[in-house]
Amino acid sequence: MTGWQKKPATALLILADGTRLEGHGIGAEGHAAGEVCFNTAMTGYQEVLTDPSYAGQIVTFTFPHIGNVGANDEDIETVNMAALSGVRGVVLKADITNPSNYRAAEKLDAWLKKRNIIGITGIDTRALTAQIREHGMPNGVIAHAEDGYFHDASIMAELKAFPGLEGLDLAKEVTTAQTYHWDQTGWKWGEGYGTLDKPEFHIVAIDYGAKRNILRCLADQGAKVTVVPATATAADVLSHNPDGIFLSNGPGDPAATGKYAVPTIQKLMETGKPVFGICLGHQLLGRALGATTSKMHQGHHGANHPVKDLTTGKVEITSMNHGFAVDKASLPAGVTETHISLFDGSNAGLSVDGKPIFSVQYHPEASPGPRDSHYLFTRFINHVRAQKGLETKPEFTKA
Ligand SMILES: NC(=O)CC[C@H](N)C(=O)O
Repeated sequence: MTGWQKKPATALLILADGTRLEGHGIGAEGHAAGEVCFNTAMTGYQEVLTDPSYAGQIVTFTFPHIGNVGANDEDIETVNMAALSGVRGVVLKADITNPSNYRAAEKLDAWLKKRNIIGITGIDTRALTAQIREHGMPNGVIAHAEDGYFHDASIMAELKAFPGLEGLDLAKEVTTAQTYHWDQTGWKWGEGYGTLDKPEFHIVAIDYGAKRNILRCLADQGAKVTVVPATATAADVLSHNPDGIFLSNGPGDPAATGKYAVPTIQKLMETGKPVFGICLGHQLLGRALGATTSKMHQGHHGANHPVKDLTTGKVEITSMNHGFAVDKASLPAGVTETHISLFDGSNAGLSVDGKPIFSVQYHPEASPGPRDSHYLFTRFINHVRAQKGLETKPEFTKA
């Protein structure tokens, strides 16, 4: 036995406070700057890595064995494939092992390369996570060097050039360039994804970086979805004659995207049509109602976040991915806080009194995560049903 041999470093992670962590390069070669956050989900790494809300961010997984079920071309949340929108980089503890799953089409390393995601393994992600909890989410750079010679000065220059997420409108980078229609439903065991035969409702979704499974969840409710770009005006949205309006998740600072999104949402609210927002959509709706948003310390990124529904007293285990939050104290009269995070009490949902307008900070579509909150899609479509004089359905949570 010669014992464990340390492999030479081929990648580096440098943080804004000067922390310098050596590891091994995976995925696409090169370098990437972004804000470093940690995600505590134990499964669903492909969905995390392709969630457009992660644009401008480097994700550290707290779960050490990422890649062990391989990768495929189905579990992808990016709709706008051309933009390859999603994380800038990924930080892992263990080396990627050979995949073991019947759905695996390739090794995660090759998949990352194909999607132009730069990664590093061999990092003490436990220590890095503790550091982020203590000091907040730092800007960082992952840089590869096959020969192990790192040019620290140019890496630091790249780090300094990254402006940080505050004040950044990233929705315009990941949104669809063109309006399109969506009718794919959710995945059924042994059948894959279906297609909606007879749409009963028409929802217009404003795409700030929409996740695919949100569109599927809306289609599951019987809705044909028309997806419009983030910069669509109220007139553009209304030209499609929607029964309801959906505000999607997305990356970046809601204050920046709000500059063009807020006036649109305000005009749309005047129509009296049902409005539902998720994550960035929630933050933008909050701002459109007059609330403020601010940057969080460590953010919420994981698939086991407890949320309390203040209207029923029930607790849901939810999927979360956000680094900004609606300031609850700023919610104006006539707007009710409907949900809170049980981790830190921060705002997790709102509704407009007496109107079919509501939103949540978390992810009822999961992907990855539990399905406790699927009932919110039924709640939204029930508002649509009520306006059309149709009978509403029981709020239903998929097992
Ligand atoms: N998932 C999202 O929509 C994220 C919203 C926003 N970019 C944030 O970080 O808070």
